[in-house]
Amino acid sequence: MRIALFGYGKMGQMIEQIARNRGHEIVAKIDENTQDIDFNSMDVAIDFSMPEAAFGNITKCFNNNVPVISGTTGWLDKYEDAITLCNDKKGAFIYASNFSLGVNIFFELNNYLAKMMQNLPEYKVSLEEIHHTQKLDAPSGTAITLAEGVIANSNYSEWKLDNSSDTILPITSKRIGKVPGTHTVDYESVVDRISIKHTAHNREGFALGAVTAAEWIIGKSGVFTMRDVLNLG
Ligand SMILES: NC(=O)c1ccc[n+]([C@@H]2O[C@H](COP(=O)([O-])OP(=O)(O)OC[C@H]3O[C@@H](n4cnc5c(N)ncnc54)[C@H](O)[C@@H]3O)[C@@H](O)[C@H]2O)c1
Ligand SMILES: O=C(O)C1=N[C@H](C(=O)O)CCC1
Repeated sequence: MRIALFGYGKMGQMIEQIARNRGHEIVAKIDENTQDIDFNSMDVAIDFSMPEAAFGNITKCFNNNVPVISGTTGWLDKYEDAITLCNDKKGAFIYASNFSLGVNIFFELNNYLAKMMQNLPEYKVSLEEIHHTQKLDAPSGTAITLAEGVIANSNYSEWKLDNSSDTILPITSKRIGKVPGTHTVDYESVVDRISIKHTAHNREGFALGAVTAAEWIIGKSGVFTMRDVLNLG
């Protein structure tokens, strides 16, 4: 495949490494200073840019009939607009807050545990995410996906940063050193604590998942998720 990278930072550079190892060609490395983009040169675009840039990058891809994989987080207020535009343009699109296989299995585990715990109000739920000090958004997109999974299977109605109540699910965000991404979901009672945790050791899992999604989307039309790519039902 001929891959265009929208964003050539930590993730863009890791994706380049994984993609080349899988025999793909990187035909463009696009950043905020790029003026001219040859959309005819690419088979697929992979966007790991910045919250304020993602929707514009995705829109350009739809308008130029290029399938797009977006891993950028912090722009979900525009996600429904992206879906509408993709469908209007008969495009192909996958967004994932986290593309790693391990985290997508963790998402399923989180939903399963939430369902088991939904009639046990003695357990209070909280989420913690830890990332490197260069991360711009908080909470992480992964933590938001985890929170949405708990909310869908419990009496919690919303999530908030550092705020809790019987209906507000608290998320704590920590920024430490070069941490690639650690996510913990805690169920705490006066008797005990049940915790599930995912620890990323590096960015390879994120990048491999994004390249796998790019390979999967070729020839398809529509809006998909990593559950479709990983065939998680
Ligand atoms: N979904 C996942 O699996 C996953 C994994 C890791 C990171 N992320 C997300 O990916 C994004 C990027 O993470 P990162 O660690 O690579 O950040 P980074 O800061 O290292 O890289 C971002 C790059 O985007 C570039 N950029 C800025 N404006 C741009 C524009 N308009 N068009 C194209 N590029 C532009 C910057 O020059 C920078 O090099 C963040 O939102 C992060 O949360 C997602
Ligand atoms: O390094 C980052 O930034 C990450 N962002 C994603 C998120 O916001 O969940 C995925 C984990 C790493």
